[in-house]
Amino acid sequence: MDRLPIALHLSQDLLPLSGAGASGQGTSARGQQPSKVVGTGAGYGPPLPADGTPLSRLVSSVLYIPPREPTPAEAAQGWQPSRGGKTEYDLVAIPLANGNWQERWERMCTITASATEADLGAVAAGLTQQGEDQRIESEDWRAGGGFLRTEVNITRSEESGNLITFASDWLELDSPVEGIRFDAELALRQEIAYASYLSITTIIIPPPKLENRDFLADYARAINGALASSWHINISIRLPIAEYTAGELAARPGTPAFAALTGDSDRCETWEMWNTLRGLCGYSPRLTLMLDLSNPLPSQRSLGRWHAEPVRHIFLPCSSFIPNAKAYPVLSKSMQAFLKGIFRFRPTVVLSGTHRGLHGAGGHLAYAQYVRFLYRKSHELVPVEEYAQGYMDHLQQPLQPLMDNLEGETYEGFEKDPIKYRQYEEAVYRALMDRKQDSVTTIYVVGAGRGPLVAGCLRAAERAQRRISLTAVEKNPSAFVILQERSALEWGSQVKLVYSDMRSFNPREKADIIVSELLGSFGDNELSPECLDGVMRTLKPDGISIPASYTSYLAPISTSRLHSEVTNPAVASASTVVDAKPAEQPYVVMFSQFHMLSEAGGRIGVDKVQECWTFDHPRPDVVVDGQGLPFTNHHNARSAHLSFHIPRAGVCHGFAGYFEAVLYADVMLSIHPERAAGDMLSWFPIFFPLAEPVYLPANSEFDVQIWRLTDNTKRRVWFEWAAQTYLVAAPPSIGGAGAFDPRRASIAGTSPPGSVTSGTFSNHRFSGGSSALSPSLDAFQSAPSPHLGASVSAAMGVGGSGSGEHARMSAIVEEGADERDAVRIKVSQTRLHNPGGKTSWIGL
Ligand SMILES: C[S@@+](CC[C@H](N)C(=O)[O-])C[C@H]1O[C@@H](n2cnc3c(N)ncnc32)[C@H](O)[C@@H]1O
Repeated sequence: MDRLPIALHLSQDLLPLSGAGASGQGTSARGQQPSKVVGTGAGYGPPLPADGTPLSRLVSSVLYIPPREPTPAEAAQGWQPSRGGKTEYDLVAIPLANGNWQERWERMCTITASATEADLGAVAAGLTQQGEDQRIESEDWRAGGGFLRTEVNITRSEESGNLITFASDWLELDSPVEGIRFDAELALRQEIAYASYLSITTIIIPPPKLENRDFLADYARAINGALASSWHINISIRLPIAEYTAGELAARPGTPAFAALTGDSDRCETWEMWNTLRGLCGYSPRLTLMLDLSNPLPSQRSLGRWHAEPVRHIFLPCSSFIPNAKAYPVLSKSMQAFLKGIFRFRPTVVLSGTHRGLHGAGGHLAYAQYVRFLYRKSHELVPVEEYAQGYMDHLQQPLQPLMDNLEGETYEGFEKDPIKYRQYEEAVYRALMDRKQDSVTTIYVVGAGRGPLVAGCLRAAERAQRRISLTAVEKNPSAFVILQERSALEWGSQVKLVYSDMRSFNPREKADIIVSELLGSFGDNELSPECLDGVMRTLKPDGISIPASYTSYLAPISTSRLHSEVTNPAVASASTVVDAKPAEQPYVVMFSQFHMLSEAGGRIGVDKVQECWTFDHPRPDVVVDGQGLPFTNHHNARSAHLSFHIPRAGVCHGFAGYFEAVLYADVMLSIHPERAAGDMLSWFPIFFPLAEPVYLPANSEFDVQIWRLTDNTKRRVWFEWAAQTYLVAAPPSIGGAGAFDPRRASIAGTSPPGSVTSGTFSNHRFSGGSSALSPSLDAFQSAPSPHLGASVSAAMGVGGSGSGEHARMSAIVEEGADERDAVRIKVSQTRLHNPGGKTSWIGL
């Protein structure tokens, strides 16, 4: 387990006086005396005191315990010298610049912004010399001025190694005053340039203000410019996890009165600001979050969305701790649960105010010790998490075991799965038990790989006390060598080996049971349907296939990390970019930093994770030729039209796909997130990304279409996907609408799904046509998200393709008029991804 990085926040009053760096002037707030300057350092830069600068000495005193000789009294008791070592802290967090800088900036910049017109007129007319001097000073600075040495807390890069630095917290990039905004941006650029010069890698920036949200775009533009001004610096926005009104805070957090006032409301205002900001900054991977936990946590339900965000730092003031029975500082249950989730991403925790003595016991180190204790507790991983540690949020190309021959390492990975082979053995055992005791059962294991399912069949037969005739078929020549090895050393004549593609395997005898494992993360995406179609002619008419069926599932998710990975070219250096991974192909990925946006229920009572389609084997209805092979592959095309209930505002970056397989009777394999056994290692979920993130307002409905398509001539299978967002509102008073049938409501912008494939194969939550009402938003009665408080149109435009104007917004309205009366107003849609399988396909 890696050590959780913990930083101690030191406010300005705890820092050495500015300008004390190397000249020996001033004393530190902790009373350290300036050092004597010796030599000239390494010959570069200004001379360096032998025992470091006041700042570096202060940092050292926070991070290290010096070695110590025992006092005479201790020595008399036999104490050994202590060797010293690390403290609980790994880093120190300080402001980059100090009050002198703020004073000068205010003198230079706020004069022009806040002066009355008369003042400015007087200055312009040269009536006051002082005003004129200030104007010249400001213009000089705007032309490219920098810091004075007395304005910064850090003066040399030797000091910056263990530091997290805060940009000035008075920078108002979203000020309603235009002049202040522009000058604050110049100041920010100056701070970033200086931090960059000092080789500081991350700078923490004060957040936009809720009351200035009309200027959020100005703030975002300034941040985007700051990111572009340095190619390596990371910007972390210090964002409060929730904002409360003065009235709410007056009711005192933690009291029933406070709970009654705040209730279960979704405090998503600060997240909404973040979502706008990072959207306008193009999901830069260098833009991250410092979540400030100074305010009380909102309800558990609104916290999940932060798990999908790039939270790199947590700001945790001591005032957020509560005393336990022995007066030690601890955190509330809800805070513990939240941190436990966030600790998976190993953020740096910045503790603040530890010297204030807010808690009676434990001293100033008790806070860090407690955080470390929580981190250790949160790291008790289940086996699948342990195994997946190195793969978390790592995008992988899905395997193509039909077109490619798998590597030995890949087989080894499969074979570590503690659940899969146990389930297969159980399925074969149960199938054998259902057969006559004196019969000999012919079993073909097709796609045998290195033989774990063959071994499972042998064990099952022994357990069931049934005789079997077992054949293993494999087309990978290297895996076939291992099968021969196992046959020679373990199985002997019990197992016949056939080196063949199962689609051209021609045994003399037909099988009672065909066992295969050709399943992908989405069930059919490794072409199990096509392979099994090709081998079913070798199964007796009453024979069985293990698996008997498999079903694919989908859910919309938020995962800004994967979105930036898919859409942002990784910057290798200032002049080199690495190719972005396209957003038009599915990936296999163990999701870690993600959040599922859908919930069960809603207006039409849908599932959180929804079923797309199922494949059954064997399938008697397939039209086959003289050799028993299907004429075409069209019977394996599928389409699903799903409608998800989105209770809380969020931003969708794509879909998580899962599968569930019935092996035999009730013996299952499942990676369905609500039903999986949890320890299966063979399959991570699949991810269908969206090229553009889609903003989903609270209480919206998100319709998703996904297709599995096939093309006989090119012998390929591929997936296409698209989605639309709808607001749901009470019906207009015009009345007269017919009874609402979700299956009759139209999916705006897409052709009726029935025309894509036969209805028997499709899962259509909304299919068929219905008449559209007039495109008006009059029916829309409640603001779907708090952010809409400012302006409905602005929020709708964020992150999605909603139009900017409330009244004139082009919207497609669907009607309904039963007990779930509603009209659906379409507010955005994605493009069709991977049309014609142009970017990604699976070869037959
Ligand atoms: C996912 S692996 C499973 C291997 C093994 N059964 C196991 O469970 O560990 C699928 C195996 O099927 C083989 N395979 C895929 N398509 C095949 C085909 N058309 N004919 C024969 N073998 C095939 C692959 O080479 C691979 O060894």
